[in-house]
Amino acid sequence: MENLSQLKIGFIGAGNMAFAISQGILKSGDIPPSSVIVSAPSKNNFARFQAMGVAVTHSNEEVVDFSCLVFLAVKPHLLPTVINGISEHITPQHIIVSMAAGITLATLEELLPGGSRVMRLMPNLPCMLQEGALLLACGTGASQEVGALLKTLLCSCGLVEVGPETWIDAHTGLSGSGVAFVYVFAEALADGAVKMGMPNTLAQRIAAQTILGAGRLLRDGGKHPAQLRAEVCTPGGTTIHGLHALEKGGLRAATMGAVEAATLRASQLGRK
Ligand SMILES: NC(=O)C1=CN([C@@H]2O[C@H](COP(=O)(O)OP(=O)(O)OC[C@H]3O[C@@H](n4cnc5c(N)ncnc54)[C@H](O)[C@@H]3O)[C@@H](O)[C@H]2O)C=CC1
Ligand SMILES: O=C(O)[C@@H]1CCC=N1
Repeated sequence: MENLSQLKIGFIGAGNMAFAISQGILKSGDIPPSSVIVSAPSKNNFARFQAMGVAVTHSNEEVVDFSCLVFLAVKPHLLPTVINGISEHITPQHIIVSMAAGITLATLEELLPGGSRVMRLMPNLPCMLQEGALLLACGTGASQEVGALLKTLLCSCGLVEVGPETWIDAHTGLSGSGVAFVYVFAEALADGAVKMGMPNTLAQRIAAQTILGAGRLLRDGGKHPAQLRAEVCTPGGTTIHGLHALEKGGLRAATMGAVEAATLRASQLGRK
């Protein structure tokens, strides 16, 4: 099995997610930048990879030839064309990891050479700060050992869970897309303070810190969110009045609906 420190890693697609994961991996210090390569048709996105010391190329085949572990980091609709272009270069030694929303392991296995070691990954943007939430699912050709290797590598990007593929679309709604839902909440939180007279930049900074602090306490404090919420609510106080306004606005239903809609869209993207 591949040794982490000697692993050669390639990204096909040089966009936001390839950048976030490569940053997370390189920050761990386990992988030198010289072991990483990234490809894209245009050089528009190359500068931030080059700044990390990562090699760049316009050739997807070159990425496959260089790497043992290949992340497919293009938009879902481009996957068939991209895989078609690299298929002849894929060997049984390669580990292919798709992060494309919706695209199933069955589709990937159909597109790739028979017996390929393939996995699905659903990451999110905070991988770049090593605070991502990632879910991995193994294809039929990927052994538990391969799953364990990937998990070890990706731990530098944040929380990594390995689970059945049936969870991936829900994880996409919860966390891949969920990051954007939190940003909308952050904007709205700050806008509320702006409405009440606070300068915008200060309100944005305080909203960000409020979400970070609440998130860390929730993740690390070992308490259920309902318990933490109760600890903030003084009877007859400010918080319960604010919460009443949130409930009247349907925040919970809207949030559940957002996760549901994103999950359903992911499974729709996966339908052929
Ligand atoms: N952005 C996010 O927060 C998340 C994205 N994803 C998934 O990650 C994948 C990539 O998404 P983003 O990074 O956001 O997209 P992006 O648009 O930022 O990056 C896509 C990259 O692919 C490149 N590309 C286009 N055609 C190509 C080709 N034929 N060969 C090689 N590269 C090509 C583009 O030049 C660009 O660099 C998608 O499948 C998406 O579903 C998953 C989780 C979160
Ligand atoms: O919006 C999308 O389709 C991608 C997948 C999860 C986050 N961004």
